[in-house]
Amino acid sequence: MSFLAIDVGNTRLKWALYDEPRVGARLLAHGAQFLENIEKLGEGDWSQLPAPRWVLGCIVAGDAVKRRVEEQLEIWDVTPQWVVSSSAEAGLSNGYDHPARLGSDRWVAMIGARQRLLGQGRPRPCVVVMVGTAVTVEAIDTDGRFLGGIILPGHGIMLRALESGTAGLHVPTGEVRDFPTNTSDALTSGGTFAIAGAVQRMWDNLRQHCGEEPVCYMTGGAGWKMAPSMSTRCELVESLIFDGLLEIASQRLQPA
Ligand SMILES: Nc1ncnc2c1ncn2[C@@H]1O[C@H](COP(=O)(O)OP(=O)(O)O)[C@@H](O)[C@H]1O
Ligand SMILES: CC(C)(COP(=O)(O)O)[C@@H](O)C(=O)NCCC(=O)O
Ligand SMILES: [K+]
Repeated sequence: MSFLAIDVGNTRLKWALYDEPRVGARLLAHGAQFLENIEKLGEGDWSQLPAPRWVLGCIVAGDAVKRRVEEQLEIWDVTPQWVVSSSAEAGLSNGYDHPARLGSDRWVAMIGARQRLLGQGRPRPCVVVMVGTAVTVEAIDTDGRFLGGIILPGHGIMLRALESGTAGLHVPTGEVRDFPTNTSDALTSGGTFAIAGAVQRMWDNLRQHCGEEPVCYMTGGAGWKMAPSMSTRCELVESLIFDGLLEIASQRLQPA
């Protein structure tokens, strides 16, 4: 039973087709499309695929985008299911004041992270970093309780905010430097250090809270850009959201 996993963020739709809806399934095909190009999926990338039997996704991009995605999915005889963050799922409990208001991408990535962590040995505290349009940094304790997390602007939003709020900051992308000596490097390094510093702070908070060094996983379209500049040891796992969607699918398939 083939399984299509979809992750719709504020910049891009990412998708992955698996041969089965279970952890460890074989990846048959995958891709990404900017939101402005969603209309190309049905007659483009997706037209080549075998019809999925089950479509499960997370979406934070709003209802108009959701309708456009669902329109493309009409090439197949399948109704997509969208994950809603809940108070508990797949071994994770949700400490958010209003669990359903937590971005479903954050929830699904944490489920993927928790599963990966348990697969690697004994339970430990875990920090989950997602570097997309926005950046999120989540804290999960040893027992699998999501304690809370932070949201900050991603690289692009930080730069655009500075460009629009000043007269002299319209410059090309620079390099990350310890001690930047030009405007381009100062901006690029500033954004990178803001994210790395936020992760360090959350890692410290969680270590303090749990009395043990957390594991840190990082994902998202711009994760690879951040990886060389992290001050905490962080494993880059591109597939964290898809891993989470597979885990949720596996668990939902099991008879109660
Ligand atoms: N090939 C790429 N095309 C566009 N953006 C990319 C690419 N690789 C990395 N990025 C960066 O990743 C960010 C988007 O990541 P993504 O995880 O798709 O975000 P979202 O989940 O919010 O849609 C962009 O802001 C951009 O900085
Ligand atoms: C924080 C987010 C904007 C991140 O979106 P992304 O960068 O993945 O496009 C998204 O998860 C969201 O809209 N969350 C809802 C609010 C919350 O999680 O508290
Ligand atoms: K995302």
